Amino acid sequence: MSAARDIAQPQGIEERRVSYSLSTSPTATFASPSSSFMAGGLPHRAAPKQLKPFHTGDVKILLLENVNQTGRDILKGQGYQVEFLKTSLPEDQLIEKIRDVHVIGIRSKTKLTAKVLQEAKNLLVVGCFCIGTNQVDLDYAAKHGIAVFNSPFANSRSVAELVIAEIITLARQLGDRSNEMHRGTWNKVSAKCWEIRGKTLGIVGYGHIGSQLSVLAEAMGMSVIYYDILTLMAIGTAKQVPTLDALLQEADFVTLHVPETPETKNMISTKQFGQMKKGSYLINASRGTVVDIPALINAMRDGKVAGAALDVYPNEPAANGDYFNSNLNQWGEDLRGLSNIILTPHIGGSTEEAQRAIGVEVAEALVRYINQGVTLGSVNLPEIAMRALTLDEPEHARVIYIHRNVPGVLRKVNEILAEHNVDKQISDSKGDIAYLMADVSSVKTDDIKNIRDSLDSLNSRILTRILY
Ligand SMILES: NC(=O)C1=CN([C@@H]2O[C@H](COP(=O)(O)OP(=O)(O)OC[C@H]3O[C@@H](n4cnc5c(N)ncnc54)[C@H](O)[C@@H]3O)[C@@H](O)[C@H]2O)C=CC1
Ligand SMILES: O=C(O)CCC(=O)C(=O)O
Repeated sequence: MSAARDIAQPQGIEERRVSYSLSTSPTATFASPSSSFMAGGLPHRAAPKQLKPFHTGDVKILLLENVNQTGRDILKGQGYQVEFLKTSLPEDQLIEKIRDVHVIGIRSKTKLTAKVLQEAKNLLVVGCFCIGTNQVDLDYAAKHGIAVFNSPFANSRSVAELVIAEIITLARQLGDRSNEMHRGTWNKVSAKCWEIRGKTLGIVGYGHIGSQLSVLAEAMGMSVIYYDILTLMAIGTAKQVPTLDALLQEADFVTLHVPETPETKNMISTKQFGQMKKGSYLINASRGTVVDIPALINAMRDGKVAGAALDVYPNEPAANGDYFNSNLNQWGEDLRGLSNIILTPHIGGSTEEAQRAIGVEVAEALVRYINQGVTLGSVNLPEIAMRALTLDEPEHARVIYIHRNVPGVLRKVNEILAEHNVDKQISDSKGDIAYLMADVSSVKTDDIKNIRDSLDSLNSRILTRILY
C-alpha cells in the first residue's frame, strides 16, 4: 500500500448537517444522527476537529449506479470531489476509473473483484449503497486495508412490502389478467385464484427482511414458517422449521431472503421443486444465483409451481434499457413465455424512502471513516469508534494502523508511540486483520512524519493513516 492513501480533509470546509425527507409519509421528515454520533459515538462538548492527513490532496469519490441525491449532497458538502454516474461500468472502464479514486460508492451491480481492486492503488473505502455486499471481494479488500460499508436494513421494509404485493398478485393471477386487459381481452375467471388468508408462507432466511415480512404476512391472516441456518426467535406466532425440506413440503408460498453465498447457490433447484406442494408459488427477491432458473421453468411448465415472482437474476444489465434478452440470460425467452410470472428489474429496495435513507446512512459512514477513521458499521474490518479530537486539542494527531493480526505487533507499535503522549488508544481484530487507533498529543509535523515512517517500516503493516 502506498502512503498516497492518506487523503486530505480539504481545509476550511465546515462539516455540514443535512436533513432530508425520508418519510413513511410524504410530509414527515427524518434528521440524520446527532453530531455527537458523528464525532465517534460518544457525547463531547467541544466541536470535533476537522482532521487532515499528513499528505494533503483532495478526496476523490466515484459514485456509480445512481446513488441517491442525499448521499451525493453529504459527500459534496464535505468538499470532496464527487463524480457521479447513473450506471455501473464494465470491468475495463471500472479499472480505468478506480485507479484514481479514494472512495467508490456502488449498489448491487458493480463487481469489485480482486482483479479490479488490485488496480485501485489509492482506494481507502467502498460504500455499498445497498444491503448486499456479495459484489465486493471483502476478503481481498480487508487484506489491503480497504474498508467496506453498507446499509444493513434501510431497504428491508421496501422489500417486505414488495413481497406482500407479489403474494396477492400471484394468488389472484393479477399479472396475467392485467396483461390480457392491456391487449383488450376480458377474461373473468376464478379457477385457481385464491385468498391468501389461512395459507402458509415459508420464509427462507429470517433476517431483517424475512422477519419484517413475517409480521406483515401474519397481519393478513397467513400462517408463517421459516427456515434459517441460525436458531432465531420467532416473531408473532411464526414457527421455525428444522430443515429446508420441511419448509418446502408445508408452504403454499416460498419466499427467499438469504444472502448470496456458496451455500445458497442454486439452493432451489430440481430436487427442491420436487419437494414443494403442487400448485405452490415461489418468490425470489434475494439474489439471482439462489434459484436454478431452468429448473423453475420446468417446474412451472409441469404445473408443480403455479406462479413465481423474480426480482433478481444471475446476470443483470448494467443500465436501464432493452437488455433483458437471451443474450443476457439464455433462458430469457422461456421465462418470459410462462404464465403467472412476475418479472421485476431488481427493484425490491427501490423506493424513495429506502434510497434516501441509504444515501444518508452510507455517506455518513464514509465521512466518519475518511475524516475520523471510525469503522462502525464496516462489514470487513473490526468496528472501532473513539471520541473525536476536538478544536481544543491543537497539536494532536490520530494514528490509524491497519495491520496483519500477528503476535507482537502492539509491542512494536507502542515502542514507536512511546516517545509521545498517547491520550487514548483502541485496537481490535477481525480474523487476520487488526485495526489500531491512537490519539497522540504534543506532536509537531516532524513527529508525525517519523511516526508514519516507523509504522510503515513494520512487517505487519497493511496501511498507515495519520489524521491531524
Ligand atoms: N431485491 C432487492 O432489491 C434486495 C435484495 N436483498 C437481498 O436480500 C438478502 C437478505 O437481506 P436481509 O434480510 O437484510 O439479510 P440478513 O442478513 O438480515 O438475513 C439473512 C438471513 O439468511 C440466513 N441465512 C444465511 N445463509 C443461509 C442458508 N444457507 N440457509 C438458510 N438461511 C440462511 C441468515 O442466517 C440470516 O438470518 C440480502 O443479502 C440481499 O442479497 C436485500 C435488499 C434488497
Ligand atoms: O438497490 C439496489 O441497487 C440493490 C438492492 C439490493 O439488492 C440490496 O440492497 O442488497
